[in-house]
Amino acid sequence: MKHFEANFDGLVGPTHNYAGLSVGNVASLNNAKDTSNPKSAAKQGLQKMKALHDMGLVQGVLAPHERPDLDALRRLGFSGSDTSVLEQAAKQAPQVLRAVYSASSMWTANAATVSPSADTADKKVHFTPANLTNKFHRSLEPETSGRILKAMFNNEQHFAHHQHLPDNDHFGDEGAANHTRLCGEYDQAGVELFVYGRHAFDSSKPAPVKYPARHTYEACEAVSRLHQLDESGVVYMQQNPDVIDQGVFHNDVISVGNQNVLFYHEQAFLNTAEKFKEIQSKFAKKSDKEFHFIKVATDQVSVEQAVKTYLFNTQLVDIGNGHMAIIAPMECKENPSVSAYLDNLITQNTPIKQVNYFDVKQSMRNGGGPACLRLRVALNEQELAATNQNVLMSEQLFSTLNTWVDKHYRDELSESDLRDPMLVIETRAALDELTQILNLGSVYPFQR
Ligand SMILES: N=C(N)NCCC[C@H](NC(=O)CCC(=O)O)C(=O)O
Repeated sequence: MKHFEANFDGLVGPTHNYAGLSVGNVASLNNAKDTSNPKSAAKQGLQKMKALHDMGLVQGVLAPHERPDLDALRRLGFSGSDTSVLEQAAKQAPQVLRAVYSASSMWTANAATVSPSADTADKKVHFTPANLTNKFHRSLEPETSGRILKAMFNNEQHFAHHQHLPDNDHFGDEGAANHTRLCGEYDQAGVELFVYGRHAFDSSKPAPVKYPARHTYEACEAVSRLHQLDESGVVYMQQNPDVIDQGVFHNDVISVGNQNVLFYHEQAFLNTAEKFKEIQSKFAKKSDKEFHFIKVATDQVSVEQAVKTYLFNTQLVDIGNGHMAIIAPMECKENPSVSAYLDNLITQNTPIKQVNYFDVKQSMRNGGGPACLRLRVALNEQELAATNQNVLMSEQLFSTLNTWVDKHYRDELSESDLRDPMLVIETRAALDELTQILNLGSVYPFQR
C-alpha cells in the first residue's frame, strides 16, 4: 500500500498581530507591538503550502481559530454586547485583549501530537490536541483544535481522537513541536521521540532557570499511553535546560527529524550519547535502513544563530529515492555562515540533497518558522482517502483561498485596531465562509 507524510499547515488567521505574548521566545518579545500584515502573512503561508504540493507531497490546510476569543473575555468577567466586552477589556486589561486576539493557532506543530497507525496497538491514527498551558493565549486553543481535527479526520475506523491533557502546567503539552517520528518508511512501525523540558513531579531533576520549560516528561508519558505506543518504539529525551534559557522554547527550534535522519545541534539535549544509543538500537529493531545522526557543532553554528535563523525549524521532506529536501526560512539564506553550512550539508553523504528557501517572515517575527507552521500526519492510502478531501491542497484550493484572503483580510493591523468591533464581524464572516470551503461544519463558537 502507498504511504505518505502529509503536512497540514496552519492558515494564518485574519487577526495575525505582534503582541509580545511569549516569554522565552525571543522573536515574539523583540517584535512586540509592531504593525503586522495579516494578508501577506496568509499569502506567505499559502505559497509554502502550494510549493510543497507542487513538489509532489501531500499538503493540507488547518483552519485558523476564531479570534478575538470573546468567550474567554466573558469568562473573565467582561459583559454585555460584543462591542461593550471589547471596550471594557481594552480599557481595563489591554494585555488580556491582546492575548485573546492572537492568531497563534497558525503554528500547527503545537496543535496536537499525532501517532501513525503503524505505531499504535489498535492500528488507528491517534490525535491528542496540545493543552498549551504555559501561555494564556495558547491555552485557548485545544478545544477548537480538537474540533477541527475531528472534522478533518472524521472516520472512527481509522482515526482516534483524545481529549487534551488536564489543563495544568504539570501536564504542559506543546504537541508535535516536541515530538519526532523516526522510521524506515512512513507505514512501518517507527520510534517516536518525545522531548520534554522538565520533570513536573521531581524538582531534583535539571530545569531551566531563566525561561519556562513548557513541556513536561509526565505529559509525554501520558500521550504515549493514550496513543497505545509500545515501549520498543518510544524514547523520552530531555532538552538541555541551557538552550531553553537561550530562547529554544520548543525542541523544533534546535532539532528536526524525518525517517532515518535526526538533524540536531550538539547542545540540544541532555545525556545525548546514552539516549542516541537507545534511539539507534530501537530503530535497528524496526528498520534495516542506516540511521543518520547529523550533528551541527557550536563552532559551525552557535545556539544564538540557530535561534535567529531557525536553521532547525526546517522541514525535512521526502523527495524520493531515499533523498530529502530541507525546507528552510529565508533567514537561513540571508545569514552567510548558516547558508554556507546548508550549501555544504547537501553535498555530504546524508539523505539531505536539496535546500529550498521560503519567505515566512510574518510568522518568523513571532517565532514561527516553516516547521512551526505544519502538523505532520503519516497516512497510508486508505487513511488518506478517509481524510476530509476539502482540506487537501490543489490548484483549485490554492486559488480559492487566495481569493478568500483578498476578500476578507486587512493589509495591516496594529494595537489600536484590536478595539474595532468591525474586526470581529469581518473575522466571523471570513471563517463562516472558510468552514464551507473546507467542509468543516460548525467548528467555531460563533457557529454553535
Ligand atoms: N516552535 C513551534 N513549533 N511553534 C512556534 C510557536 C510560536 C508562538 N509565538 C507566539 O505565540 C507569539 C505571539 C505574539 O507574541 O503575538 C509561541 O511562542 O508559542
